Amino acid sequence: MQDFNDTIFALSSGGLPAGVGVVRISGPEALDVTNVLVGSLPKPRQAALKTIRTRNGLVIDRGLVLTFPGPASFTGEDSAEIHVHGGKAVVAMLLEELAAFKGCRLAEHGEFSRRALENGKMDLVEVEGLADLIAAETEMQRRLAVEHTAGGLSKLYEDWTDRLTRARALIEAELDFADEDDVPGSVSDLVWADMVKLQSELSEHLAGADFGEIVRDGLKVVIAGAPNAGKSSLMNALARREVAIVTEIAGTTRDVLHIDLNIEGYAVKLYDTAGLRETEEVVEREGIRRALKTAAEADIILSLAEIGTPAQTDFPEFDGKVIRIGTKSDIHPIDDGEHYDLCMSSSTGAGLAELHQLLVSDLLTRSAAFSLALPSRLRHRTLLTDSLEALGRAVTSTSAGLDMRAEFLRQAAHSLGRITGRVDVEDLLDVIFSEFCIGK
Ligand SMILES: Nc1nc2c(ncn2[C@@H]2O[C@H](COP(=O)(O)OP(=O)(O)OP(=O)(O)O)[C@@H](O)[C@H]2O)c(=O)[nH]1
Ligand SMILES: [K+]
Ligand SMILES: [Mg+2]
Repeated sequence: MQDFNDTIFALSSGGLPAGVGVVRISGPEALDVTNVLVGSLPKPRQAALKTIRTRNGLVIDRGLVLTFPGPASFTGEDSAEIHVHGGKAVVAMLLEELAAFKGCRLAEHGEFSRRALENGKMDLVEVEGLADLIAAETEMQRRLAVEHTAGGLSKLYEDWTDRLTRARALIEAELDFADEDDVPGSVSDLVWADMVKLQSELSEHLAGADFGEIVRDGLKVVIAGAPNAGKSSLMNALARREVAIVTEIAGTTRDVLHIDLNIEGYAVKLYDTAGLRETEEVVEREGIRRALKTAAEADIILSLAEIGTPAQTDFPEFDGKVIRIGTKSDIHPIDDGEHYDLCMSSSTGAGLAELHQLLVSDLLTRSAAFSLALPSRLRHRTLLTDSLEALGRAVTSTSAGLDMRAEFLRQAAHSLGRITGRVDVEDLLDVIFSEFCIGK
């Protein structure tokens, strides 16, 4: 566990050298330490140009200094920023000087955000959104992350938690008055009607988890098919570079190769795999095992076959969408569309635009039903599923006692509370913050 009495600091801007290097300081000593380095503090939240010196009076650099007295800061603690020129030696000297102050140390991964969480500045979903925002490479990843950091999802979960808590309170009140004859039964009816409604809202939301995970992690598209179908050639054509080895020898590809594509702002992960066939050759067999494992985890399989041969449509443990692609249309007459969804040639580029379009419309179809207030992590999915199950038990256990049903409602609220981190999440924090960079 980290020590919150420490004052932490880190270079929060990117790799050096750079135009500017922003060093962030947070904790009880942040303002004092900054004061020593820059002579006098500027007004809170106002930038001032200062000379930054070591305690021996040596000039480190000149730069902008800002202070954010707590709790009105990112972390909720007293914080400061020193903007120096982004030279390696400049930043190194400043960090070294900071480390020499008593109670000051370099921040760990995500420690600024962790303090913000501990001080109630952000909840867990917002913190995860922030990590995603920093990692976002495509427009849709950015939009999803912004939705999460801005509290869109948290608001939804908190409203639901409140509804569950209110329902429980009403039911418990009814339990307390159960002996008295004049309590109308209709309160309970209203509560359960609302819980049934909540059940369908929750399951609708949970149905968006698949798409949320696709937006965050990328649509997994796997190229599969017989040896020499032209899989690696297609991979190279889509990557516009020679990622995979292409030869006329059947069984060239063994390892699973992967590239990232950006299609209409969506992240797409494209995998090239070993050609599927019966073989005794040890290395090729392992390649095929990996190919089938990758295919099983795909969102979409591009099943390639040289025009004139059948495209495989069934893959073990895969029930997603298969697009049948006839290859080498430059040397074969194009099929009438019965055997393939699309014919193409990596040599001439024919059909590549149609393939791109097929992927675009697949993504648009998947996205059509959803706003971007989507669950996007396995953690969300698991807890939402738990919550929905408990709610289901509360709603359907009509023969159980009201106290039992109220307990199920409490469990449903508890699982939702774990998503935003309102309750009982100490065990999750190390995992969540380990994916952050230092300085955030
Ligand atoms: N004429 C023509 N030849 C192609 C085309 N695409 C691939 N080839 C040729 O087909 C052969 C096999 O291509 P690859 O891309 O290695 O096929 P693969 O499916 O990856 O093969 P394995 O990795 O061995 O399973 C090579 O000689 C390619 O040059 C195409 O569109 N037209
Ligand atoms: K080949
Ligand atoms: Mg290959």
